[in-house]
Amino acid sequence: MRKLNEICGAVREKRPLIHCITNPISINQCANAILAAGARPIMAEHPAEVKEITETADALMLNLGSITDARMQSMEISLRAAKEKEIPVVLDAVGAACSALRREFAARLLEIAVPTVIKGNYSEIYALYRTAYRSAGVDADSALTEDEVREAADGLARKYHATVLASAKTDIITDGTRYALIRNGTPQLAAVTGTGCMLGSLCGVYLAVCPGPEAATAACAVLGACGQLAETPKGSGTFMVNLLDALSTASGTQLEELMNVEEIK
Ligand SMILES: Nc1ncnc2c1ncn2[C@@H]1O[C@H](COP(=O)(O)OP(=O)(O)OP(=O)(O)O)[C@@H](O)[C@H]1O
Ligand SMILES: Cc1ncsc1CCO
Repeated sequence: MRKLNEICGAVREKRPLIHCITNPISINQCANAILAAGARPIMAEHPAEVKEITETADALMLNLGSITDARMQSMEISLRAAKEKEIPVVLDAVGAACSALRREFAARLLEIAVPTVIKGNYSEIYALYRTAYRSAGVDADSALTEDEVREAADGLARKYHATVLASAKTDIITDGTRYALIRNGTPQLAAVTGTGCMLGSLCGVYLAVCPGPEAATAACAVLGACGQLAETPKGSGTFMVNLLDALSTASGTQLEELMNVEEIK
């Protein structure tokens, strides 16, 4: 993979526009993560304007958290626009393991156009592949093993010819032939809401300058390393502030030194 320092520098030079259609719980965190990485967020979601906005973007991020009819309609319109203009897309399948509506909608989106990166936590990626699987809530099911999720991620990547990112303590990235296991991060990332959504937003940022596998790896390494820099005994509030500080101030070389990636062919 290209050096993380170079990828981070390419984003800061290009200042790509990232169109996000996402849930209101973490929308502010996502916009700030995109800005901190050196890109420009636009969080437009009205069905009547999203086509025009997607067409001007360098990447599109679709997040199924707290889904509504209006956002479902907008996501279909934007995905079609991105396909037409060959704009890279990341689909963050939030809640796919706990809701038939979201699983069916994700399947519909995958029929319209296959996103460059299909992302979710372990449960969400497992549910997209093993469609009979169910789990409660938006957090990952701790009973799922890394091996089970690797197999599902691999199957999904081969089925759709896409990059798949399954997040947890060890993030798994595969295009169906190569794997990257990213062992950055801190349990504090799982103790605040919306860090998975920030990860999806960062995937959008790096997709504007890199192909799927590199973009997903860069996003995991950057968020994980910044999580490590942000660790604090004070609690979740201070951690979130520290995380945004780290995302906006850590240098590419500092992140590259902290990056813990195992690449497997
Ligand atoms: N125990 C852990 N140790 C290290 N890093 C972790 C741990 N748990 C999660 N992370 C990191 O936190 C980030 C978010 O991943 P996670 O799988 O928690 O997302 P999520 O469940 O979709 O989150 P949310 O629904 O709150 O947005 C990833 O970069 C992941 O590597
Ligand atoms: C808690 C929650 N519910 C829907 S989206 C979201 C943010 C993290 O996925």
